[in-house]
Amino acid sequence: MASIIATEDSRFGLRRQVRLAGPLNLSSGATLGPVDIAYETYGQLDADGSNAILICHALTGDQYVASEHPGTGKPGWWWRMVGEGKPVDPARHFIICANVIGSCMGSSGPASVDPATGDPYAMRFPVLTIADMVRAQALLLDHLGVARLSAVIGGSMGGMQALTWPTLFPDRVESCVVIASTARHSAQNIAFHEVGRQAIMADPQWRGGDYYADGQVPSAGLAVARMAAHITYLSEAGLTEKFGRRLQGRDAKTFGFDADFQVESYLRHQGLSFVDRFDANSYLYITRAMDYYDIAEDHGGSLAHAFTASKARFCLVSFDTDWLYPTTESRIIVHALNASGAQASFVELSSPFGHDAFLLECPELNRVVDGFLKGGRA
Ligand SMILES: CC(=O)SCCNC(=O)CCNC(=O)[C@H](O)C(C)(C)COP(=O)(O)OP(=O)(O)OC[C@H]1O[C@@H](n2cnc3c(N)ncnc32)[C@H](O)[C@@H]1OP(=O)(O)O
Ligand SMILES: N[C@@H](CCO)C(=O)O
Repeated sequence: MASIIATEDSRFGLRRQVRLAGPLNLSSGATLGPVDIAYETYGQLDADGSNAILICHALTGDQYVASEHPGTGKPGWWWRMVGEGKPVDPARHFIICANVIGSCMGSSGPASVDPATGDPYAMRFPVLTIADMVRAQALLLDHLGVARLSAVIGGSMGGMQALTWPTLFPDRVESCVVIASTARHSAQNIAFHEVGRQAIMADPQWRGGDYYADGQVPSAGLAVARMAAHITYLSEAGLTEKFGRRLQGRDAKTFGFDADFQVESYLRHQGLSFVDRFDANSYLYITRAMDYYDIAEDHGGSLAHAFTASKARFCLVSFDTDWLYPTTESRIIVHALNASGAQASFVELSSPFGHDAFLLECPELNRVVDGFLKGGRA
C-alpha cells in the first residue's frame, strides 16, 4: 500500500514523495517501514513501458538530476547528461531519479521520524547497504508501474547501484551504464570514509547523533569530513592547475593559520557549503553502505557469478585521473562481465578533473552514453 505525501508540479518537473508501507527487508536482517522515497520524473512512460531510465545518484547527490536544487538554487547535478537534446532525453525517455534511502532529501533516513517513537531515528536508523538502496528503488518502480528498465545509469555511488541492479533484478534491467565506479570498496576507500566519520563523531555537537531537537548540528565535523572527501574527488594535476601555490586574497604569507592558500580557502568553502545541504548522520550511514559494498562477496566470492542470470548490456566508463575508483576497478568489472558472457563495452576517458569528471563538461562522456543508449534503441 502506498500513500502520496507530497506532489508538486513545478517548471522543473514533477516533485514527489511517496510513502510505501514496506516493510523493506534489509541486508542486515532488519526491516524498514514505512519507506519514504522522494523522487523526480521527467518525460512519459511509453504505452509498452519500454522507455524507462533510472538515474542513480552519488553519495551526496539527490533526486534533482535535471531540476534546480530547492536548497541551493543550483541546476540539477547532471544537467549536462539529462535534458532536452541530451543523451537521456525526456522527449524519448521516462526518466526517474530517487533520493537514496539513508539520505536527507526526502527519502527515509536518520533524520526521518521513527513511527515507533515519534522522534527522529538518528543512530537508531538501520544500517543500510547499496543493495538496500536498490531494493527501495524497486519498490518505487513497482509503485510507478515500471516493470522493466530500459537502462539504469549512475556515476560513483550511483554506478554501484546501477551495477547492483542486474544482480538483484536480472529480469528488470536491459542495459546498465556504470561510470567512475567500482564493484567493491577498497581499503583506501574505506580509510578515507573512516576519517570523515571520525571527524563527525568527534564533534561535540554530534552527541551520539541526537542533535535534531535543538538544531545544533555537528557542522565542524561534517565540514572537515567533506573537505577530506572532496580532495579524493579531484586530481593532483587539476588542483595544481586551478590553485597551484597561489595565495588567497593576500600578497604574502601571514605566518599564521588563516587560509593563506587558495586551495585552503576553496576546501573551507566546499566544507561550509556542504553543511548547509547535508545531514551529518546521513553522511555516516551512506558512507557505511558504500564501505560494505562488495558485489563478489555477496556472490560466493565471484564477481562473474553475480551477473550470470542477467541479459543486460553493460557500458563501463572510467577516467584516467580518477584515483578514487581508478580504471583498474572498471577493468575488474569488465573481466567479470566477459566471464559471465555478458555484452560489455568499456572506455577510459581522459580528463584533468579526477573522479568528479563525470559531473563536469565532458563531451566524450555524453557521446559514449548517447551511443550506448541508441545502440540498444533506449
Ligand atoms: C553525483 C551526484 O549524484 S550529485 C553530487 C554532486 N554534487 C556535488 O558534489 C556538489 C559539490 N561538488 C562540487 O561543486 C564539485 O566540485 C563539482 C565537480 C560538482 C563542481 O565542480 P566545479 O564546477 O569545477 O566547481 P568547483 O569545484 O570549482 O567549486 C566551485 C565553488 O568553489 C568556490 N571557490 C572556488 N575557488 C575558491 C576559493 N579560492 N576560495 C573559496 N571558494 C572558492 C566557488 O565560488 C564555487 O562556490 P559555489 O559552489 O558556492 O558557487
Ligand atoms: N562529488 C560527488 C561524487 C562523490 O562520489 C558527491 O558528492 O556525491
